[in-house]
Amino acid sequence: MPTTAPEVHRGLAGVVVDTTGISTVIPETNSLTYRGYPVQDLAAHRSFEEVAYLLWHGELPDGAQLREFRARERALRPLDRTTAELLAKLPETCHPMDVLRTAVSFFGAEDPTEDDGRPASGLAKSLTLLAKLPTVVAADQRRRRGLAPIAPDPDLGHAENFFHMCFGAVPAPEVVRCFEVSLVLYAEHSFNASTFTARVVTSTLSDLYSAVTAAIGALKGPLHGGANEAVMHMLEEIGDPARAADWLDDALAAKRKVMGFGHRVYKHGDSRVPIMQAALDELVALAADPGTTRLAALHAALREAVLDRKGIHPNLDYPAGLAYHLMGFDTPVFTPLFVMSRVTGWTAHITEQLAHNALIRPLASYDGPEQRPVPASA
Ligand SMILES: CC(=O)SCCNC(=O)CCNC(=O)[C@H](O)C(C)(C)COP(=O)(O)OP(=O)(O)OC[C@H]1O[C@@H](n2cnc3c(N)ncnc32)[C@H](O)[C@@H]1OP(=O)(O)O
Ligand SMILES: O=C([O-])CC(=O)C(=O)O
Repeated sequence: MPTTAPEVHRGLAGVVVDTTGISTVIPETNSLTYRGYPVQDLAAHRSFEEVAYLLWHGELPDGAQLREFRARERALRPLDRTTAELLAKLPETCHPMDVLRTAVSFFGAEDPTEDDGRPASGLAKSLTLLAKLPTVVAADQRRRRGLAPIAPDPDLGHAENFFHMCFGAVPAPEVVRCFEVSLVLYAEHSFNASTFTARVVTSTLSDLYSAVTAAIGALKGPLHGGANEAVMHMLEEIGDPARAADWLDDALAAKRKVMGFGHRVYKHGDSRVPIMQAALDELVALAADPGTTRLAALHAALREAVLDRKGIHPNLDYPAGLAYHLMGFDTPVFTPLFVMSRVTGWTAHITEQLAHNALIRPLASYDGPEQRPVPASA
């Protein structure tokens, strides 16, 4: 019996699958709010810890709440010996995102309350991840450089402590601030692919660590978070500002995607880019060396060329990728830096999904072979 083929929404483009009270992206006005607050105001005036609290609790913390939150985060930073030894045994050929994914999976295996879906225990687990993931990322980068890990310093704020664990020193306040701005901007972005992944896993009533492990897998891909790393590889491949336009023409002719450009939701520019670009410009001015000036010129030349040839704007990964390079991080660590921030958004969504859960299970339009008899085996 002939039936009308259902409308297919490949990639779920334009499909509204649920409500959320955590953040909203309004492409028409180029705005993004977390719990109602414009992200540019949060980036300018609030710390990443305050933004994490806002995403999880729905309101910014008062002084006492922030002091308590900070104290808890600082106490949770160290890794236990078993975790540290397990991570140190992973092959150095694996990507730092694989290390992070394994770490979260292992935290889940170690946590006896893993299957407890209560919001309070979800928040405790979320804070544990917020506190411990930077320790994992820093130790992994140092191991790959042949260096011993540096223990977290409870006297330092979240961003400062991360630099301390990576490099044994805290850089100029402008550098720390630029990093903190990137953490605030990366924290949350509605139903992006990795957050949606976390919500799909949660919708089966699976545990928080499983959802975050899956989300890390989704973020790793170069069409999503992996693009910040890919931006740096691309800039290195181009090498010279004078080559940007010709490189782009060749890349487009070969149907390559230009990393750090385009967006599923924003078609006229990513609301976060001007803030991140301004922070990046400060880093460039601070460095004031010919190598940095040249990289910044190449970055600007490619941005102009992409806009000119394709009318496509950069997304957050474009300025963030170069900023992370200038801060001294190794390129494969860029997407783990994104995870350190986005874990706040993922876990806020996990809590929200559990509060109004419906199993996420879409339909598909079948286009395989007609029903046929199974042939006798040979
Ligand atoms: C934090 C984040 O996750 S932001 C996203 C990070 N990802 C990237 O930077 C990777 C590069 N960008 C892309 O691949 C895409 O822009 C995506 C995946 C982010 C969004 O893609 P979609 O919404 O599915 O748009 P789609 O890929 O269909 O692009 C529409 C058109 O613009 C073109 N286009 C979009 N982005 C790019 C790009 N970066 N380079 C070249 N062309 C592009 C497509 O080729 C397509 O052209 P066509 O209509 O002639 O075929
Ligand atoms: O929203 C998206 O599709 C991707 C993105 O920018 C993000 O996750 O920050």
